[in-house]
Amino acid sequence: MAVLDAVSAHVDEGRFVGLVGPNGAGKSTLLRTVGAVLKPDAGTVLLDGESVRDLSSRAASRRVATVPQDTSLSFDFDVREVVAMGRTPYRSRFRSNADEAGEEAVERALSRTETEVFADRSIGAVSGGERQRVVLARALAQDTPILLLDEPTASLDINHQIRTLELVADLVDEGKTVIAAIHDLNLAAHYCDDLLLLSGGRILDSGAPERVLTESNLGRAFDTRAVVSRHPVTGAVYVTALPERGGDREGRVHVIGGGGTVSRVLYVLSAAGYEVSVGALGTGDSDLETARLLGLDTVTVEPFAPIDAETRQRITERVLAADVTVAGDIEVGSGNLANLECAAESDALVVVEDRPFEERNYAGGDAAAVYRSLREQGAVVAGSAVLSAVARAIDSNP
Ligand SMILES: Nc1ncnc2c1ncn2[C@@H]1O[C@H](COP(=O)(O)OP(=O)(O)OP(=O)(O)O)[C@@H](O)[C@H]1O
Repeated sequence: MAVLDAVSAHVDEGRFVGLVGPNGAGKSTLLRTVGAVLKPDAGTVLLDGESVRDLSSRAASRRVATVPQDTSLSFDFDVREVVAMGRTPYRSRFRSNADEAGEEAVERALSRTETEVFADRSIGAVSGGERQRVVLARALAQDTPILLLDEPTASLDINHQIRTLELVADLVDEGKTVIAAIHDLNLAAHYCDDLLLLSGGRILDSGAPERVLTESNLGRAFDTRAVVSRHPVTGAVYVTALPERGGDREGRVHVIGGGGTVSRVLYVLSAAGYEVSVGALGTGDSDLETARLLGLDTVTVEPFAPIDAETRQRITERVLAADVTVAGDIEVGSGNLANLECAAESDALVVVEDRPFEERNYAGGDAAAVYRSLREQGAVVAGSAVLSAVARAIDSNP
């Protein structure tokens, strides 16, 4: 059985290319083929026009360094010695291995990977994540223009994931070419210049992260429903995998929210299978963005515009059509007055309160009075209990 088939790709010098794709897609096999560890049945890997298999292993090791997925080492050297093994392709068989440039390269690699603090410890006495950085240091000491990394952040904590990928990005800035298999699509999107999406041994798509990480490509490759948005802090493409809709819950729920107060509620209810509507929300509201990504029915208004009679009508229709209306942990001000009044038309109400009422942006006046009456009519629950509260409300109000 062919593990890879019809794979053709070109990587420009000085790029950081992420190999992404589901388990078993062939990412490691592709990296091992590029690194000449495996010989393809057909086809060639060219480095600067030269077939990698025509190079002596020493010459290949001066061009390409690899960090494998499995970094366990069966021998017991200290960390500095392991890193120094990266210098093997430069050692002469005839001279003693005193090699000043090599020693400098080893110390630099230890320092850049922040492994020098345990450089004198045995490799058997470092953690899995530390060992992964040691093996990266060994690859750096090899001083090659090309680096192949198979899951370089797999066993790293969140801090070292970022530090390692920042280091890799710096190496790329300095001129190295890097191909890395990375499972975390969001890290890959943030750090890589280009992505190659592999699935079933073939390249499904390649190019800039925003081109490759589309909802349709992710559906085809990973057989999952995912929404693609932009990360609010980094601006990079951001993928969120969703459980298959089709939780088996039946019923309609209308939600009033705003300012991100109900994003999680919308997600939980929608994933459970309910038909969810939400609004009115101002255009640009982060809850509206979530609703759009989840494909929900929304009522929108211009931000800060008063809710006119027609909008009020559209909210009321949804409240009346819903089995349950959920009021999120919203600010209770005049901007929400129409939403609160429409919610009050509901026969079954769930009111989410994570913050005490008094700690919210509570403007007093009519909105507060309507909100108080909602609380009296409805079940008051924490956001984490919204799903069971909705189910109970539907059961008791068939
Ligand atoms: N030595 C081998 N003999 C037979 N099949 C193999 C061998 N190595 C890998 N495979 C198979 O080839 C396919 C691709 O494996 P590969 O390790 O390249 O996937 P991957 O994309 O790196 O997966 P993961 O994300 O799980 O690391 C898998 O179905 C795997 O079972």
